[in-house]
Amino acid sequence: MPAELSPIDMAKFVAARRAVDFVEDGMKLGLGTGSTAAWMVRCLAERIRAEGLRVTGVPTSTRTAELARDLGVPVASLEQAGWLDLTIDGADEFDAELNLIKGGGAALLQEKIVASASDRMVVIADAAKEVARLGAFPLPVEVIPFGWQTTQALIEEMLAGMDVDARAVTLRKSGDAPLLTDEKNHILDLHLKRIGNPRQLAMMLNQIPGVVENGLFIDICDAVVVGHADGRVTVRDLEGVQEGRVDPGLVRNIFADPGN
Ligand SMILES: O=C[C@H](O)[C@H](O)[C@H](O)COP(=O)(O)O
Repeated sequence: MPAELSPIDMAKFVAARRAVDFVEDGMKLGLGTGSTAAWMVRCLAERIRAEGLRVTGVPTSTRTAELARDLGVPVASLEQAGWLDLTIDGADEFDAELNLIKGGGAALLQEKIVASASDRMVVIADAAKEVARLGAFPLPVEVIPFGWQTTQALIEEMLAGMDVDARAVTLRKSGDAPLLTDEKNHILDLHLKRIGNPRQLAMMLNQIPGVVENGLFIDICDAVVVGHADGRVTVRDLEGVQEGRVDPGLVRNIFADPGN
């Protein structure tokens, strides 16, 4: 186990540990991507080890698939699993209506497909991800490489008529080359500062030729679990907020197995 977790990692662990309580024996689960989702995979592996929990996980990226396999979480493709009971994933931003920006780790396409194929999507996050208005985090849009410059120009033209505070669009790079997603597409990041109407923007983006998917998750998330470094945890859904606590010391169990 690392000597001491940073407060942000502890908050992510606390959120992940609480969300994994929603998992029941026999469930088919969507496994999200990113640093917070990685905590969820670790917590899930620990429950599998400690309780003999039986689950099938559908990873939303090659990174998550690798981590799950390494930790002994059984994985299947979405095609093999079919409909899922629950997806647990991170987010870059969430608002009071539980709408999200996702894709900071370039996994938005698979994440949206998997979340949409689930009875329930639960987001895990630290408190810094909560915003009054979506848009401070650059909005990722996955585009096919063919003619991506034209797709970018069409997005810029569309943004001219939208209620946003900024309109810069940049191609995400990995080193000097355009980043390639798991599906071998590129990511355009939309620097909007504030999105006035996320629902409308999500629909408009997906009408542009060359756009595969955008990182706005509208009406997909059912609950957000927010963790704090001191162990406090809040579970928020559209009905209300539930306060709780996770013992931060439980993080030791995660690292009890040398495999972790
Ligand atoms: O593409 C990546 C995903 O949408 C992540 O879930 C999101 O970027 C949050 O990642 P993290 O938990 O590392 O902040």
